[in-house]
Amino acid sequence: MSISAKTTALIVLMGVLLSLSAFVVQRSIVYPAFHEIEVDYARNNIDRVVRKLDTQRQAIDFTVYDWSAWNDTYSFIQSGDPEYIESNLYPDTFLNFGFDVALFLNLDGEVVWGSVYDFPSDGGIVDLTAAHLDDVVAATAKFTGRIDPEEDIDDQATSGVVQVAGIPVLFAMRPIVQSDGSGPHKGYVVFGQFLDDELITTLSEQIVQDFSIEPVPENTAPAAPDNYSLKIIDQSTLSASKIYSIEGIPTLRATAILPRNITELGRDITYYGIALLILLCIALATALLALFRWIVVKPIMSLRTDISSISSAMDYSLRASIKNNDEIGALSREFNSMLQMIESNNTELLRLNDELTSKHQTVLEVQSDLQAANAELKRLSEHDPLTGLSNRLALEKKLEQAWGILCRTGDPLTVMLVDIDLFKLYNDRYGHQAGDRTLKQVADILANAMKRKSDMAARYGGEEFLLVLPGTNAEDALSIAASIREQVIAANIEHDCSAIEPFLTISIGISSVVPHAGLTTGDLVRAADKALYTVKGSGRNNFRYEPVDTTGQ
Ligand SMILES: Nc1nc2c(ncn2[C@@H]2O[C@H](COP(=O)(O)OP(=O)(O)OP(=O)(O)O)[C@@H](O)[C@H]2O)c(=O)[nH]1
Repeated sequence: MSISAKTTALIVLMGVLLSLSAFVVQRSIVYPAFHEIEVDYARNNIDRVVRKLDTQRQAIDFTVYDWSAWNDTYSFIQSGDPEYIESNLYPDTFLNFGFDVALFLNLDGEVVWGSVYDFPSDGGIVDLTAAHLDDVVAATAKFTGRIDPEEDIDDQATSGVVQVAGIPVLFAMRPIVQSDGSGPHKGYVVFGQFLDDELITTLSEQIVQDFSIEPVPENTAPAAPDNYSLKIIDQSTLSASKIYSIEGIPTLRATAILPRNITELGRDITYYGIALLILLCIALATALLALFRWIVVKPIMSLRTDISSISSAMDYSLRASIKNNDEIGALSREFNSMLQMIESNNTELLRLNDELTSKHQTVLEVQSDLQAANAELKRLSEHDPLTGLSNRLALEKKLEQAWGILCRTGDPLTVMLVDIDLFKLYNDRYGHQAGDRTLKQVADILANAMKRKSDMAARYGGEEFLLVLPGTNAEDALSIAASIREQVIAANIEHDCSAIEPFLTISIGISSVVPHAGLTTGDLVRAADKALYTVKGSGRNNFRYEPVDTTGQ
């Protein structure tokens, strides 16, 4: 796996791990934080709803306060004078003060005067007094017990919610006292509002928050300050509920349906954040890879190309290029140092090789000289120094060698003993040195007469020569002997004290045999010697053939 591939895998792995980490952090920290904000937001909103309901209750209570601490009301509750009602409590008064129920109760909780209206949104007035007055009186009269006349005038109040014809009525009640707040109180004033859909819609518009209400039984556990009920409806909405208590008594449950904008925002931020992070990782990985290729891979590939060129050319005088002053540059310098060392070693090796070659040449020359000397020694050991012909030692070897070969081939072996006639007289007449030159002259004639490579002319001793002719039969030998004799005569070497001719002559004894067991070279030479002896005895200057004596076998 290449460095690039490994680095790519590492960066991708890091990117994936980073994205996963970011995702986990987003899901476990950021997203819950948004959820917490949303919960706070929901609580604030449902708190606003409850506060709005309480504000509504307070508004009714303020109105009740005005009407209950008023001398006219104080007189009315005692006298029941209809003038008070006609002057003050016509339907528009209800509409202006924003309540639907008005009750004036005596100290026994019995209604002195009361009316119940409904004000639909089309501007009409529906008088519900006949239908619901008794219900309202029955529901509210029992609250008179909550009012303590001994309390300060400001605290002599109660309020609550009662159900009339299935509709909750928010009411406030105060005792009727004189305008200066003095008593004793003579009855109770009750004003109330239908918490119907129309009013709830109006309140919702005022606080810009839709909500609904439902009555709760009185024995419902009092709501703790943070007793909220939050319920996730679906991905985009949740419901927040809170019990609205009046004087510590649970009365209504207000519920608001809220959009989960914040959670959605958190989720979107999480997803967009992760997507952005992944894009950043990809961009960063791409940039890192490009940078890595530029800083690391490219110089390494360049160094590799240099190394490849140098090793294929085997030219260690070349150097890798150093492009950066970093670790790869240091590697290139180390490589160049190694090349320098190899080059130095090569130079030294070449010098040593030259020296070795020179010594080898010397050895070869010495060897050649030795071979020449050996050859010369061999030649000297096998040749006669005066005539240049083979000596007696070489002759013996030749005879034995030829005898062995011809024993197997069945061809004849011929020898000739050549002796210069009356050579003593020649020496005496012309001197020993002249005798030497003549010996050499005759030897040359004999050597030239040896036509085959296997023939040999040897100095047998003194002025006597032995010619060895393997494969030559007697007939051919006689012809050769005649030719040699004539050549010596033709040489016309003066020998004026010879009794034969006035020039030098020779005598030749010839013998030939097919070598075989029972005979030796000695037998053959002896036969030739016998022939020579016969020639010498019969006047010299001639040649003769003598067969080998095989009678002694
Ligand atoms: N100059 C010279 N003479 C040699 C050499 N070797 C032998 N001689 C002489 O050759 C002569 C041989 O003489 P002999 O054996 O008596 O025979 P010859 O005089 O040739 O008589 P025949 O052989 O019977 O014809 C001797 O005088 C030797 O000194 C040599 O190397 N150089």
